[in-house]
Amino acid sequence: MISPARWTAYHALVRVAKDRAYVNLALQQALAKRELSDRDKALATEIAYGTVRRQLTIDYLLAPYVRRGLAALEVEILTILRMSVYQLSWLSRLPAYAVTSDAVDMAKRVNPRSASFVNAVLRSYLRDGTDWESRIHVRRTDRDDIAQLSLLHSYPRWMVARLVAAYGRERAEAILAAGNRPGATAVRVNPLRASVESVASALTAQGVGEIERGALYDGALRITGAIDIERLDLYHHGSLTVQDEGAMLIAPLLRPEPGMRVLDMCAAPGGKTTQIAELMRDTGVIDAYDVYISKIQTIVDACSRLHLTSVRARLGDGRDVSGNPPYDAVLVDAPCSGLGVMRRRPDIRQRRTEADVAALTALQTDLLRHACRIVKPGGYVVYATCTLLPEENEKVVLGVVDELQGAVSLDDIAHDVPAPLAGQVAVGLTLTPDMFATDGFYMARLRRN
Ligand SMILES: C[S@@+](CC[C@H](N)C(=O)[O-])C[C@H]1O[C@@H](n2cnc3c(N)ncnc32)[C@H](O)[C@@H]1O
Repeated sequence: MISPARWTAYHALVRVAKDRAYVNLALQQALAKRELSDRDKALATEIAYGTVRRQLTIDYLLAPYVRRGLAALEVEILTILRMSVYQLSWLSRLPAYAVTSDAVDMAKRVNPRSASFVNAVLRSYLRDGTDWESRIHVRRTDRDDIAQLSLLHSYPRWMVARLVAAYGRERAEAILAAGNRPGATAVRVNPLRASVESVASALTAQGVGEIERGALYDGALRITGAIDIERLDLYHHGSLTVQDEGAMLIAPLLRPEPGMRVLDMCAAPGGKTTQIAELMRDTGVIDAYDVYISKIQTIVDACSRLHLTSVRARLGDGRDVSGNPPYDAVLVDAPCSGLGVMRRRPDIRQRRTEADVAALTALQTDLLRHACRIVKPGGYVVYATCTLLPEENEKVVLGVVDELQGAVSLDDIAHDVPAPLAGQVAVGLTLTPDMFATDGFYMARLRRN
């Protein structure tokens, strides 16, 4: 019998490869169709995420064993080979015979004529040794440095080149390596419903693994170990929100005060909207816009779970929001290339192209420019992304400040970020995943003159 964990991972991975599905959603759907033990769920997740994360390196390792080229293979067969190589080379605790025999059985189900091919490829691969790093070292001597980093850490060449250009080789490599380490789960405690201490002890009582206070945000807890937060009563009662700790640093930059009128221009699924509402003690008004109708419900659901009533979820393009009357503060949490969140969204490596960056930069600039026009004099506009490219971050901010000719100024946020980060503030702050094991974010604040 094929292991349920492998079969589930296979179904998710085929959808990612064939339909360009997001790996987190494809996996969620694949898991929902089957009754898996917690252990099998964890293994299915590890295989699905790991195979997507390491695809570039896996394909390099597989290529010599497939004479007609990987592109000529059926997607289903290529998927079986990729996930098997991932297990053989990265999850060495799994017995190789179980990996190969499940691979052959999966191939028999998918296309019986391919079973002997899958068997032959994996046997040859095993015969040559499964230590992937030494194989890469043997074959990589003729490659340039960017290509080597790309292969070693499994990121497309253009991403590596841009990160090296922005951060230098050493720091870029630390960022790439950090992006391959799956992140701990972080939760933000809802101060209107619970205290950090009460949530920490309730989580401990549930036996959910190791819990520690956040390193950067007072209301944060980090949980190590596999845990399905959405199954907990604490979650349903609105005591907490799952959110990366780095993301929690952005909403406070608005300096939210009770009674303010705030615009969140790009709000779904509402992680920062709800944090603003909590910081304003659920008074005043937050207009939470998103351009996709399918996403508006996520904001509504988050608010209702957290018992927040000050948020108005609105369908619309942030560039068209009326500033009459002007807002006290505006958050532009702009759509971006996502290079900061690849720990949790490994498919960004395959999904994003270099051409996306230019299109995103134009949209980000339009959103930020409009935000600056509809905030009141003296009001703050916070600009944030979850990417690490200066083109989408500092350059957008400086471009808008320059274009608006004195109407807005860059504001110093050194006193509004956690002390260990104050020294890192320049044109805003870039928090990279290698610094505090958070996702990567950029944040900056402008003030309307
Ligand atoms: C980075 S996400 C926002 C995350 C959200 N602020 C949070 O903390 O949960 C960017 C969002 O912008 C939305 N978006 C994209 N283009 C937009 C536009 N022109 N106007 C408003 N929202 C837009 C996307 O649908 C996406 O939900």
